[in-house]
Amino acid sequence: MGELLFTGGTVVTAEGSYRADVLVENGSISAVGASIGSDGIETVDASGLMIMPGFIDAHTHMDMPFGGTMTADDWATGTEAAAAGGTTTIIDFALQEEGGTLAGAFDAWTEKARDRAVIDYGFHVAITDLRDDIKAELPSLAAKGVASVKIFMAYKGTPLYTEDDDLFETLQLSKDAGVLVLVHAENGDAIAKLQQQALARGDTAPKFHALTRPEAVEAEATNRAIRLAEVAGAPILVVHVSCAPALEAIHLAHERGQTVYAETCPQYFAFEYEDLAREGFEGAKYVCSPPLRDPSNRPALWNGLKTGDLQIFGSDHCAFNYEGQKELGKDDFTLIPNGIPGAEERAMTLWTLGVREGKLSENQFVAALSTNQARIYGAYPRKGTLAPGADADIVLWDPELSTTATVDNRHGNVDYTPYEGRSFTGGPAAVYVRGNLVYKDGEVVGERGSGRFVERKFTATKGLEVRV
Ligand SMILES: NC(=O)NCCC(=O)O
Ligand SMILES: [Zn+2]
Ligand SMILES: [Zn+2]
Repeated sequence: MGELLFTGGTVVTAEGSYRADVLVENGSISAVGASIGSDGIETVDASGLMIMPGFIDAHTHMDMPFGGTMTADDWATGTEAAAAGGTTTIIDFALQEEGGTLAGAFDAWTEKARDRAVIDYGFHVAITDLRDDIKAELPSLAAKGVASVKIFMAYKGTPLYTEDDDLFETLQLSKDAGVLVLVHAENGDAIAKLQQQALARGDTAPKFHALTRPEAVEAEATNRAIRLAEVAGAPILVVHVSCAPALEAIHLAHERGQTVYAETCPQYFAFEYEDLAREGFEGAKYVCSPPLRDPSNRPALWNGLKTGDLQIFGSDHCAFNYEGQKELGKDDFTLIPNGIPGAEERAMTLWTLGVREGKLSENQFVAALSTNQARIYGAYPRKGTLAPGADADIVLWDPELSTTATVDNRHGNVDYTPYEGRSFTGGPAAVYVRGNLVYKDGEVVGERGSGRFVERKFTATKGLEVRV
């Protein structure tokens, strides 16, 4: 691969914004500056556009078994949807199978991704069964380039659910193994009891998904996980924070100086509890966990993103078709597969509702979507920045691009979009992975199988130091 020069645009990084050209050589950035000579070099005119580091989505579920079915997007369609949203790397959850090993999860996910991904990728391994041999195996993950594991405190009654003793020991072991522990923080016991009681009353509709997972069960589990991490002396990351009381637990940990990272997601800004209460069974299209909340939580979440209590914005893309999949829960909300698509809409949502509304700066936008993700998950500075030496993962962002989401113009493999009819201002005009064009003007042009595995290495920074 030769040279490529991006000219005339405004470079926007987590640190600042300035007019500069960006030179790419052999898939890496080789120079960023005001006057790079263009003689004999292929140029890309970025006039009127922002040149940003490729976005990283460290929360996706591609081709994953869940709720008695498989997610609708595989690694081809799922990464195409992500690319169409400006994402150049995903970090997906490789599930340890019942009776299986961590290496087995890694190998299975490698098989799923290898010939399909159009963008780069890494894996978190979700530990579902902390047997003695798994405890012994855990330290080998770092050598495979896996810098993070996940524990589910929710979904009691499924193989994912993990008790506190195993969460605590995972925190202890991971600290020594140089691996970051991610938690899905909701109180699985309380939810299971509330669900039983709801069904016994005949409350079977989708809205009871939210009513049996109140904010306090998320706040309680968030605080419990953080305190267990404190006892273990380990860093921790709380995924998909949905509400103010859970964020409060994170904020208090930061006040104490504890290393706690935290993510929030587009669905908690774009949708709300009322969407679950839509006519008929429509609410099933909005079932995800933690559930959609009352909009009164949003000011706190915006403030968390602004101050750095929440450092990252991931999609939690976990897509199921309405027909045949969401419908599994027609008579019982507990059987609706949990999750919604959002990889394509993640950045557009944050720009439209956040940057354009004056809640975040363009630099905070890049931090939450790219730089903080790379730093926390151990891919920086290869990913997450436009500095010389970094992979040439580049988004040409059009701050005025006007689009409206419909199921027909989505790039994933889902029979509906929760964003149907939603208009965005701001979106990617073109997206490059290691200097290769993968998306332009509405069309994914990247080759399936061209994505590469990204080896990551976790180095804990104090939670407060990643504040932007
Ligand atoms: N979030 C959700 O509803 N589904 C995906 C699995 C998870 O992240 O909990
Ligand atoms: Zn989760
Ligand atoms: Zn998830």
